Amino acid sequence: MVHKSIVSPDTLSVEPVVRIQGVSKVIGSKRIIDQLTLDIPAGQVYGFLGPNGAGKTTTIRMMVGLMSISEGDIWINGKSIRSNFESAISDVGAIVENPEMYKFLTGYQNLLHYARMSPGVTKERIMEAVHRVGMQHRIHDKVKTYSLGMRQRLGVAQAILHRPRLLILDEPTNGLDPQGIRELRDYLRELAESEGITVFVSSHLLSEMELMCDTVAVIQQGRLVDVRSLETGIEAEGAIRETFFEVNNPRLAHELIGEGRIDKGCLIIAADRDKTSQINVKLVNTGISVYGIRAVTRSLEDQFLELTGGGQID
Ligand SMILES: Nc1ncnc2c1ncn2[C@@H]1O[C@H](COP(=O)(O)OP(=O)(O)OP(=O)(O)O)[C@@H](O)[C@H]1O
Repeated sequence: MVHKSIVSPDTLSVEPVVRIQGVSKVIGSKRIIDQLTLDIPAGQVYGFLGPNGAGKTTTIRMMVGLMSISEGDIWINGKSIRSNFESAISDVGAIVENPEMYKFLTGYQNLLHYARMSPGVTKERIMEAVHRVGMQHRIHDKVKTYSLGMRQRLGVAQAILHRPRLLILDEPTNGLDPQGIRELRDYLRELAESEGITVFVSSHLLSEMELMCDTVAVIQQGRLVDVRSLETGIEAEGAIRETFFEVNNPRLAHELIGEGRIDKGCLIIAADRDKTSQINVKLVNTGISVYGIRAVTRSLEDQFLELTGGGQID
């Protein structure tokens, strides 16, 4: 079971790796991004979730300087993309479009070629990056023999060669099978933990975000609609949780407790752990048989659908 809570962006960290402040993108008469404000704290795998056309790619393009910012600004490690671009971008590794690779060279030769353009990247660093993405066994094979997932790993290795503080991946799960998605999740986590890289990853699929991310920002029609932390195992503040009490006499139990609803032999009550325990004691002490207790937290998907008014998510 996955528990979630609603958190405000400014409670996440005092020193975000990325600060997006009042950013808008206007093309012609169209406001594609509207006053986007978001802090991305260090060390997280941070998700950027929204339906097709919500503005994820546009935001990412502005973050890496591929598109101008109409209003507001973006700071990477405190450095402004608008006024200090070279310095800001030096802390970023990104895969926005498909990474350029020479298919008839090996993965290693591709990295070596790229490293020549990045001052200070040694052969040791290349092999370190290769290990980080788990490509050490195939790195001397030609890229044309790689699966999509392997090409992507090579792209990530290339993007982190210069030890960026932030790695940005636009829809990295596109085209991957479930196994590939699990592997991506594992090595992104490893990167966040071992290199202290903050990973910013976009997707239009909730299920993938739930697997991969610590926090998810939800964007719709160019506007930020929510920021949520995804916590596992711990009951998060604000999570909506219902407890199902399977009892021999649901009607009597309902009268006794004085709240909740009855469905399929169960009394269902919005209750946290303490309240669940108290209700159980009360039921048992009154002679009601409790056959089972089950706590259910509403999924991010349910909550997301509510937020976006049942809008399209996939
Ligand atoms: N150069 C442009 N001129 C006009 N409209 C644009 C331009 N680039 C993007 N848009 C529009 O801006 C909106 C956001 O597009 P964007 O590609 O950022 O969305 P997205 O969330 O990345 O969606 P997807 O998952 O489909 O890529 C869309 O309605 C798109 O048609």
